Amino acid sequence: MKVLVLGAGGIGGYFGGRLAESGVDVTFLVHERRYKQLQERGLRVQSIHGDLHLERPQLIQAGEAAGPFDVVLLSNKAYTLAESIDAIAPYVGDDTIVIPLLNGIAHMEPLWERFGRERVLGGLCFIETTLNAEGDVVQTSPIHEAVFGEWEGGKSERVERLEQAFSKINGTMRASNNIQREVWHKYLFIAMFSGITTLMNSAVGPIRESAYGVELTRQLAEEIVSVMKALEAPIKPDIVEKQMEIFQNQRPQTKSSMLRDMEKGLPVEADHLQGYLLKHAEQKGLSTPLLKVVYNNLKVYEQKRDAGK
Ligand SMILES: NC(=O)C1=CN([C@@H]2O[C@H](COP(=O)(O)OP(=O)(O)OC[C@H]3O[C@@H](n4cnc5c(N)ncnc54)[C@H](OP(=O)(O)O)[C@@H]3O)[C@@H](O)[C@H]2O)C=CC1
Ligand SMILES: CC(C)(CO)C(=O)C(=O)O
Repeated sequence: MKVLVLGAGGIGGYFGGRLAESGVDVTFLVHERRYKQLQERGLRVQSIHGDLHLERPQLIQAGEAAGPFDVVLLSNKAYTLAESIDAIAPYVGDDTIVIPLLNGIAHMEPLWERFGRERVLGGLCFIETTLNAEGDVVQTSPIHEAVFGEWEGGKSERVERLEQAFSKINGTMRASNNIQREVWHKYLFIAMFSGITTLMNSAVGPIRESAYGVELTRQLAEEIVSVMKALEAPIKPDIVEKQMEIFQNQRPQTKSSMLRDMEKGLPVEADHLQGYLLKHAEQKGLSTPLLKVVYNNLKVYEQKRDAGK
């Protein structure tokens, strides 16, 4: 099984590294700076599940001859989606399967448009990972799970083949019978979790202990669910309770990747996550005041970042 991983950041570096460690033939498609860094240092993962050092990861830059690949794992941020689609296009053949691991849902449409619905599976991941100053992947909490499946549901022969090929990794890469629902549920969680942690500028512990932290988090979840319902997303009726349970069960020091990115002064996926929901809330005439505050906070951050402040 030949796998191309677009990006070797927190997610791509982790799951790509774990796949390579388990014996899967993995190539990373990376930008020039990352290419040089990985050539010099190798791919290093520091993880509570065991460290990993691939001395010579297989690397390419966009346009280099390579492949054909059975699978392309997309692990870019949403704000480089258009460029990333162009970069993987030459490596997506008739039988190649594209699996996006991005948070959110807005990336699905452009992927379907470019590659056809039959080549694109649904995907998501639960993990807390980031790159340190040296470019090493640092993975910090117990969960390290990626999920994928046929968008229209059920388990196909190709998905079972993938699950089998990925079954030896240190971590979980599992197939889902209902990936659409799982992607929407993860979207709900991350829009809420990244929203509240960036708004409060805090890991989850102090938010839960503050006077209105839990109440506001629930209000945000309910506003998001109202939009998702208006979009006829296949979410479960009791999903707010379930997501609040997950929120309550996070380790106190857990942060969203969006908050970590803000702490490093990096761009954020505000339009992709909260902005997409707000756009639809406005079209449907829904009132989502807290979601608006969350989004506005992120847009102020972006403005200041663009102005170098
Ligand atoms: N980190 C986490 O804990 C989690 C993240 N997610 C989601 O996963 C996605 C990826 O996040 P994360 O891994 O943290 O992001 P990172 O910023 O750590 O990694 C993205 C990587 O993709 C590379 N990249 C982007 N576009 C291209 C391209 N066109 N060609 C080559 N390389 C490219 C970037 O390279 P360069 O920097 O060189 O430009 C970067 O190394 C996001 O949607 C995020 O919301 C989901 C669950 C948890
Ligand atoms: C909340 C978390 C860590 C769960 O995977 C995540 O998806 C993110 O921060 O992007």
